Amino acid sequence: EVFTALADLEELLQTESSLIYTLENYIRAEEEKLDYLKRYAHIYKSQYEKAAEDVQVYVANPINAYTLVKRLTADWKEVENLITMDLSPDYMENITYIKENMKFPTDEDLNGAAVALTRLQDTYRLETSSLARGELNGIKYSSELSAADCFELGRQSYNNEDYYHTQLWMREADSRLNREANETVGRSDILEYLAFSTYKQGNIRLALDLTNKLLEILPTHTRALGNKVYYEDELQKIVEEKRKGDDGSEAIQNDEIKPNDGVHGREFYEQMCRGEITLSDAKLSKLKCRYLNKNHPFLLIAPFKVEEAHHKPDIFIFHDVLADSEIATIRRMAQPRFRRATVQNTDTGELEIAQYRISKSAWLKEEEHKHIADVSQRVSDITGLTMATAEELQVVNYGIGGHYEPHFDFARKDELNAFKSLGTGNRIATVLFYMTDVEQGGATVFPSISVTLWPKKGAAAFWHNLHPSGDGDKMTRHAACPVLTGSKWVSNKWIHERGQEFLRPCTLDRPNEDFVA
Ligand SMILES: O=C(O)CCC(=O)C(=O)O
Ligand SMILES: [Fe+2]
Repeated sequence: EVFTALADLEELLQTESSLIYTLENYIRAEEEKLDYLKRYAHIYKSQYEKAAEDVQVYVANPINAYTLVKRLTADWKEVENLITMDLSPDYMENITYIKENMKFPTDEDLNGAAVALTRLQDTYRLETSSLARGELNGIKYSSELSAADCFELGRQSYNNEDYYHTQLWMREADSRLNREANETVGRSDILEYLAFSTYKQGNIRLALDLTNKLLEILPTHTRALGNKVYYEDELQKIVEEKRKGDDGSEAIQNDEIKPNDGVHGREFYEQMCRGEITLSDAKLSKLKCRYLNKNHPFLLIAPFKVEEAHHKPDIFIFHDVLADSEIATIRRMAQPRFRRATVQNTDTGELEIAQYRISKSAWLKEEEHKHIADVSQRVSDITGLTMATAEELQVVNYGIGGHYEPHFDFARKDELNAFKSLGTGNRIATVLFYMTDVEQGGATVFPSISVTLWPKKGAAAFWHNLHPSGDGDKMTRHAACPVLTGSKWVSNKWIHERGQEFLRPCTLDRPNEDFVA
């Protein structure tokens, strides 16, 4: 699939350019063919008109007699040849070649891109109408969506049984249609989806009104007729039950049931992504910004500018740790190897793709390029930890709405097989490199401690995932918020326990676990 990484989407533009070229050539060929036919039609017509002035005189002329016969034999064969000449196979062959040899999105991509858009809509509280105007947070980025574009978003949501977004986008399609001179979609189609999703959202009365509207346009629409009867029956039942005094069965008259509501911490997480939650002033005032020097507990070679983002658990931001040339190398090497990022199924231990982690990633080895080795050495210098047991560098690119929902980087006790094959213990620490600035969205957030990190090209975040005892630090639960605009590239260097024994002596102190992760 291509929608999961922005890098792949860029290639789609090359595909589009080839398709445009083929399409224009095809149109030109068809136009040439039509021009020939028009010329024939013109000759036929002018000769016929001349003959019609006086039919007897015309046919009495031997030359006319000859040309008439010729026109209807040899010439007409040409016309028939032209009419039946099918130009499409050649061009279809070209199109098939492009589809097979260039990057081409699938129906799943369309669905993924639509879901991503609705995710952004929820997370960043974007108005459907302003999105349709091509605006993101009040900034106009792209051209407007047509009624048909909105309709397709609604249809994709419908296919995912997401009736909340179906309603939002079908309503938008309907209001856009009112303003379209050349209608891009049929109102009856919109009304049918809108009525059914409204019913699914619990508003039977409105669903009935919409169905009646649809029947005004298409009085014999079979499904609408059936639904009308059904909705009327349902409403009747409600009236009767009310009369019986049983008001407990009142239908939900709420057409704005938002998905995900009630899921633990979802709202808070989204608030963090929007940048609405910040550390308290008291906590902020304790954090420092300074240069790492020889007195710092971290082993040190270069004086990196370090910022404390949180204290207990400690989260540090190192600025300007990656050079632009290193970032370029990492991106260039990773791009051709990108695969959809996977997550470990906690029950089976198998790696699988998931809606909650949408990005593309690749792994780079130190021995593949000096820059990769340099980066690894730098991580060791900054953190004072050994890289001997660290994982390879994981490079990640997020596409439209790409994200990674709240998670821990360490393996929990109940997780089957996690890191077992590595034989290096758990992920003691994470270094997260930011390889791009992100225009809007795409923060790394730690909901349990109200920390939001905004991507800054060349910077790296560092934290320990484990307490000195080896237990996971639940406060380090974090997420990559959906990217709203821009391209987000990051790299992860996960450092493991094995080999750190003398570098970070463990203690048996148990952490204070009196909070909910
Ligand atoms: O991209 C980010 O901001 C965080 C990524 C992350 O948490 C991960 O890959 O484990
Ligand atoms: Fe993570």
